[in-house]
Amino acid sequence: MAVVGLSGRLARCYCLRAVRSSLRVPALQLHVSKTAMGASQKDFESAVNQVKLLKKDPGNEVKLKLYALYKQATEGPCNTPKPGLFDLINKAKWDAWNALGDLPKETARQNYVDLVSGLRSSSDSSSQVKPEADKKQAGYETLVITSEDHITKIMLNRPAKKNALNTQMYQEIMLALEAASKDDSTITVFTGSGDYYSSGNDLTNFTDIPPGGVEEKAKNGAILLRDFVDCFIDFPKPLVAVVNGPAVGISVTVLGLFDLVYASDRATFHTPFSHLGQTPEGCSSYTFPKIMGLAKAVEMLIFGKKLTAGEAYAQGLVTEVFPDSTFEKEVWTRLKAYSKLPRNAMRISKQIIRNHEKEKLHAINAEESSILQERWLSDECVNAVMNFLSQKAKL
Ligand SMILES: CCCCC/C=C/CC(=O)SCCNC(=O)CCNC(=O)[C@H](O)C(C)(C)COP(=O)(O)OP(=O)(O)OC[C@H]1O[C@@H](n2cnc3c(N)ncnc32)[C@H](O)[C@@H]1OP(=O)(O)O
Repeated sequence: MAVVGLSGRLARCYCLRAVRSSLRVPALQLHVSKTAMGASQKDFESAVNQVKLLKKDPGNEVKLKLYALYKQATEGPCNTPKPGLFDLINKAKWDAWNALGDLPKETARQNYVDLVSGLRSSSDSSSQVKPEADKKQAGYETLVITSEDHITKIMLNRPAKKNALNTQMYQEIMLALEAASKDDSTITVFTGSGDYYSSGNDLTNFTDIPPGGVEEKAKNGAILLRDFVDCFIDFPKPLVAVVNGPAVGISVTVLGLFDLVYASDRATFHTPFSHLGQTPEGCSSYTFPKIMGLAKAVEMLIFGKKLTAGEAYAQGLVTEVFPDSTFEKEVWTRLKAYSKLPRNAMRISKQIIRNHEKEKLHAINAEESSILQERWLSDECVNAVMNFLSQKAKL
């Protein structure tokens, strides 16, 4: 019965992967214990029933293997005619069964029981709730990174400094994005700890002057900025910002490279570049006019107009605004549902949407970084930063 169910589900899954997977069946078969021979018919029937109760779909490859072992255990070696080339599903099943050759029925029965037992224990252990400490990824000092429900969450974690981005945080974010691009999550989320999303570039970054002097400092800063923004341009999975509070500077500009921006109604969006003697970065000189139109982009990027969450939504920078009291609950419920969507479809859709602009964005990033390298050496910038550092100026 279980195999009928499995094959029914398999038949509905018209994917070529099943065919490819079936080719690997003989190799995988080696994993199955061949020493513990002698499963009884009762053990076998019980295993057939247990397959129906698995909490996790074992995937097509394993389903094909189960199918083949079941057929071998109940009917012996495959001697039915090979399905036609275009009957993909039945051909994959036939291939899997046929690959078992003359494997004795008893061995097939035992291998089936062993395979189901392995599936049950891995399904049970993966469904156990992990303690919070286990979910947190080690090795980051300025970020808290957790992976759960197919979501990798990158939380900026310098709340005492309003999550200002110091050099270490830029570097850790790049590492975290690299890791998230390769992990098994479907979406990646940025958020801030404490009352701020982020206060932007840490202005004390300007104080640590290397032996090569301020020129070297500016050059290194431009390289770091360019590499940092490149990671956002190239990030392959859906990228979501959960803007829990005010956002300033570079934490605002890179939002133009995100795929979803959810904001609490407490959030504000502020890019005080001129006040700091600086110029736009994060590709905002291109993305902001495109998103909100030239007039509104100029008001933000040149005149430093601070937007409320509602205004940012009206300008198209924010996808949706939520009341602060229900923000976390509503947003995470939504994201958990989205994270269950097929990973590859989302990744490929992002590629189609974003790829034709990538080259342009890299060029704009390079240009913005190089202009900032000059700006950081200007009196306007040096004075503004000195002003903040000496008086803790509130912008
Ligand atoms: C590789 C280089 C890439 C460079 C890319 C360039 C990016 C450009 C930008 O990002 S421009 C934006 C820069 N950011 C700012 O100008 C914000 C400056 N901060 C403020 O204006 C205020 O701190 C505030 C409005 C964010 C918050 O004000 P509030 O009164 O609520 O809190 P405090 O000022 O007391 O801040 C608490 C402590 O946090 C420190 N802090 C806050 N922001 C920054 C910052 N950006 N850089 C460094 N430090 C910051 C602040 O100094 C307080 O520290 P203290 O408790 O030790 O005094």
